[in-house]
Amino acid sequence: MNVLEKVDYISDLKKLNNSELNILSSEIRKYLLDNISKTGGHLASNLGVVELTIAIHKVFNSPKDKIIWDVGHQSYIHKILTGRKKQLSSIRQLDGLSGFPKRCESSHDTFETGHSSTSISAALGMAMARDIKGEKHDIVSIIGDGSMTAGMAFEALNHAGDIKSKMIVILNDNEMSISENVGGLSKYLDRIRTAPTYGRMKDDFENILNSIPAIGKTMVRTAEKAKDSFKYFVVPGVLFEELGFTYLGPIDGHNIQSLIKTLNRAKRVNGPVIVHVRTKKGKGYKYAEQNPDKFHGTSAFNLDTGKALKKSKGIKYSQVFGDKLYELALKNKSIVAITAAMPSGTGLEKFKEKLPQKFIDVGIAEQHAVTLAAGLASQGLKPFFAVYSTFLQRGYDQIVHDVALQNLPVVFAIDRGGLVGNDGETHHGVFDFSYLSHIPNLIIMAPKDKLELEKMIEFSSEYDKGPIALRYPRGISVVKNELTTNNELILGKGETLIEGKDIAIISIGKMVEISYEACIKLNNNNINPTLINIRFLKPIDENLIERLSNKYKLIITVEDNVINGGLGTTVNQTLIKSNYRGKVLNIGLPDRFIEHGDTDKLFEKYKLDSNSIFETILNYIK
Ligand SMILES: Cc1ncc(C[n+]2csc(CCOP(=O)(O)OP(=O)(O)O)c2C)c(N)n1
Ligand SMILES: CC(=O)[C@@H](O)[C@H](O)COP(=O)(O)O
Ligand SMILES: [Mg+2]
Repeated sequence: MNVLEKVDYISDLKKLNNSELNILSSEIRKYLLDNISKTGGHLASNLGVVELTIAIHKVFNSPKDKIIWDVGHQSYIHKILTGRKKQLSSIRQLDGLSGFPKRCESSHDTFETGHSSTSISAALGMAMARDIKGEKHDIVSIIGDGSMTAGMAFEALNHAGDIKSKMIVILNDNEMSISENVGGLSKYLDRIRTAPTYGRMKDDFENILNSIPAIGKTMVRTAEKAKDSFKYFVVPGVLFEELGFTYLGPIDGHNIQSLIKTLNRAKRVNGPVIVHVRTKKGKGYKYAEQNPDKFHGTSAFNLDTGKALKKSKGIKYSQVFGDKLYELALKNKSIVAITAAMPSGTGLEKFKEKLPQKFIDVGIAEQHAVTLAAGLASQGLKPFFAVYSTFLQRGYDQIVHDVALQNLPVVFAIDRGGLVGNDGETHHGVFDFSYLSHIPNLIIMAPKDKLELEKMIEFSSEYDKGPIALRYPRGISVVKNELTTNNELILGKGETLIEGKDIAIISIGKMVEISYEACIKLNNNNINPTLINIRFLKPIDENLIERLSNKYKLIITVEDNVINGGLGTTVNQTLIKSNYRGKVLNIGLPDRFIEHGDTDKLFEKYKLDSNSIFETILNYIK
């Protein structure tokens, strides 16, 4: 680590010569691998942008020049080069570095990301602000080919090409989203990659014409006049050019010297520029190059074998969902599965492989996916849009306007509901109950375990009267025999799991099992709780809640959503309607963004583990 040892800040990097920069890139790769194999994190994307990040910091002067990382999962090298090298071992851990750019971490993190395709809009905003204020600096956004497929990116390109403010968009094209990239743009980039260059084609063309005796020269002149149509066939990046960008590339994103040269050229262009850079996801680590999807976001692994250090016992909710939907789709021909670029994360790999004609990957385009589902449902199909809770936030208006208003039977299979752990603020699914619970026509349910998830998927596949939101958490489903019941799943009905005489606890989803553990502790302290698995947030079981309100002087709600607008708020409103005079305690997440860290640690910190719930209730009663 001879060179990396000397590099703590970009000022150190600026002093290095070409051969030292090349050594630095190898050393950074090794440093990344040593650290991320222990902590886990977004390895493959970072391995792919080592040279690009070095070149960006060599050419531009951050933080005066503004650098924006789209998604931000590939910003680890940027962190290493901007004074956070030694903290890399803490990345994504509670109180450690975030896995995404964070303004509170460094002045070099100019814009926070986590969700994709925001960087061009942000860059244009910054460029316009700079121009209005009469300042002089560069604005650079780095966006992947996957992220470029989203509507927001297109909206921003459309605007930026028109405004003509000076800004640089680096398109990092590794031919991959998390899985294989999809869509027309991806095919277009592929054509650019494989096309001969405009300059060479043009020369060849002119040489052929010139060689034709007598009329050749006239034909060259005619061709010159028709150059625009000629350009359409052969110029790389014409799509971007036509939108108003200067297109540079495609260039080898692992060649630091050519990157530096092209970025310097981009710097001199007075207007919006797109620099098309080709990289290899997972570059330099055999297992990540071979399997970029698996190493996109990885847990800790053995460097020599590429195998995960911890084998998870049990089955993940996502897998339960994917398997069950596949099983149902074999019988119910109207079922269609939709993903927005997350086939593996949502457990749909098997469905994709075995029923490709019923599987739709729209790319990173959640808004489009929701309205597409509405279109499918309007024609009698049964679409299941499997989507992470946090990314469905993108499709809010489409849920209201295109699905719920027309009462179309779309199922939102909302994965990663609740706290997701190490990704942090941008990824926790803690707002879904709140952003959905006020939408008319929408049914909202959450299973206590995988068995109930299967029942709910079956219920959803048969229900044709309107839309359903089915929310489940990240990770493994714990099934407790004591909680396994034969209670039929009836729309809007909860189930009583424990009948006690002192207090009532109403819980939902994953929190049912945790609340059950708290109940055992309460019982050991001579407090006999009733435990309700409410199952449906909407329609809420008003009869059951009224019955509880007549019997108990204390009613407690437990959820892994923010209390505002979630189960707590919904139960409180129901209790007000039934004139409840007793006390209510809402346990859930506070009105603030929750940071990153291991899920268990976050549950403890935010007092949602069974011990904390027990103590909170005990203290309240005392
Ligand atoms: C709105 C949104 N949807 C989905 C995701 C999940 N996601 C994170 S990275 C990624 C792939 C991005 O591909 P690309 O931009 O090409 O970057 P690469 O990982 O290839 O470097 C996806 C789908 C997200 N972060 N934001
Ligand atoms: C950066 C991003 O948005 C995804 O890579 C996300 O981190 C995946 O999360 P899971 O690990 O829960 O699939
Ligand atoms: Mg990519």
